[in-house]
Amino acid sequence: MTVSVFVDGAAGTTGLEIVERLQGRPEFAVHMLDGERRKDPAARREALNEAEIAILCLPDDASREAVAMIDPAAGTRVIDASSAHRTAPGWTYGFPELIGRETVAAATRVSNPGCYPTGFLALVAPLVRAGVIPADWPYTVNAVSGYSGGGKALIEQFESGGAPAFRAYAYAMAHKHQPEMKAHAGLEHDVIFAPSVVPAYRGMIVEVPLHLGAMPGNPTADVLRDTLRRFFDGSPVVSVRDESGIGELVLEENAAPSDAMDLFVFGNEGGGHARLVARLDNLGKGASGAAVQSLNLMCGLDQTAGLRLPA
Ligand SMILES: NC(=O)C1=CN([C@@H]2O[C@H](COP(=O)(O)OP(=O)(O)OC[C@H]3O[C@@H](n4cnc5c(N)ncnc54)[C@H](OP(=O)(O)O)[C@@H]3O)[C@@H](O)[C@H]2O)C=CC1
Ligand SMILES: CC(=O)N[C@@H](CCC(=O)OP(=O)(O)O)C(=O)O
Repeated sequence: MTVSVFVDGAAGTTGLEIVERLQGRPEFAVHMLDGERRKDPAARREALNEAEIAILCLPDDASREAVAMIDPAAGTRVIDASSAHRTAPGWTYGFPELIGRETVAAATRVSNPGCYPTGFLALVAPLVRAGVIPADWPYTVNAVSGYSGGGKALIEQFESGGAPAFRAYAYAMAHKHQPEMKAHAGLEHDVIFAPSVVPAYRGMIVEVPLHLGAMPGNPTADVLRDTLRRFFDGSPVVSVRDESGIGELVLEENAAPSDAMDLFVFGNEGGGHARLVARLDNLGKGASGAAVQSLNLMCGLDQTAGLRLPA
């Protein structure tokens, strides 16, 4: 079986890393458009309708345009890396650990989760589902990302000599990732999201601080950690790490690509406070790795094929 895959936006940051992960895999015939044809609507329409699976690595508007170009009769299935369809009806959220591998496998329209929401949802959604922490709590998310998270434009800014040592942003408190965090964690309130970016190419740390002592039932950090361990038990991609002896987490300036995600639950001495932390690669489980994981499932393959996971 060879599945024809068209990567629209293959020259971009996410697209390039998807193509890298598919190289040398005989299960796929990967198609891309070069040069002028990359943005030629007629060429894209033809490629989108000829492919069995189209992976969209485009800005939101171009993704919507691409989906509209697909004739339903063509039967092309779609994986969209953009934020255009993450809470849209008829789309499956491509987070197999949360949504179910079978659901992703059967889907025709899959939206990749956002990079920051991948960390937030892995930490919070299982705990809310288990009733360990409340759905009506006012959650906050503090996060730091490598600059490849902003695609070619931010890479150019950071690599042209004008990079700040640290940049906090999204002070309008209307970041595009907020709706999917609320929706897919099943929360009653919008989260307060405080992202930042540093001069490391890739990687991110996403943190949810919790006043456990103020929550109903006073859950403990140990209960939270055990609940996450049970939820992700057996996952080849997401691991709940032992936090003991870890005094700091760092983003390496030149980290190697990784499609894994590590979760930590830190608790203070007297109980009452916890810091839930996810460490992932924005271009791995946060984007390209997640797209390839969904693609594998949609093709009935081992979900980890082609992924960059620790041995
Ligand atoms: N970077 C990341 O870590 C993550 C990115 N994403 C999402 O993935 C998507 C792609 O992001 P990213 O790869 O970072 O962005 P880039 O800007 O690096 O790449 C986008 C690519 O799309 C091309 N493009 C733009 N408009 C069109 C069009 N109309 N037709 C065809 N090609 C077009 C661009 O062309 P050109 O080369 O000429 O600019 C570019 O090559 C975005 O929606 C982003 O939000 C999601 C999670 C993480
Ligand atoms: C560092 C940086 O700028 N990050 C981007 C998020 C990454 C991205 O492109 O977002 P999606 O996951 O939604 O596609 C931002 O905050 O807008």
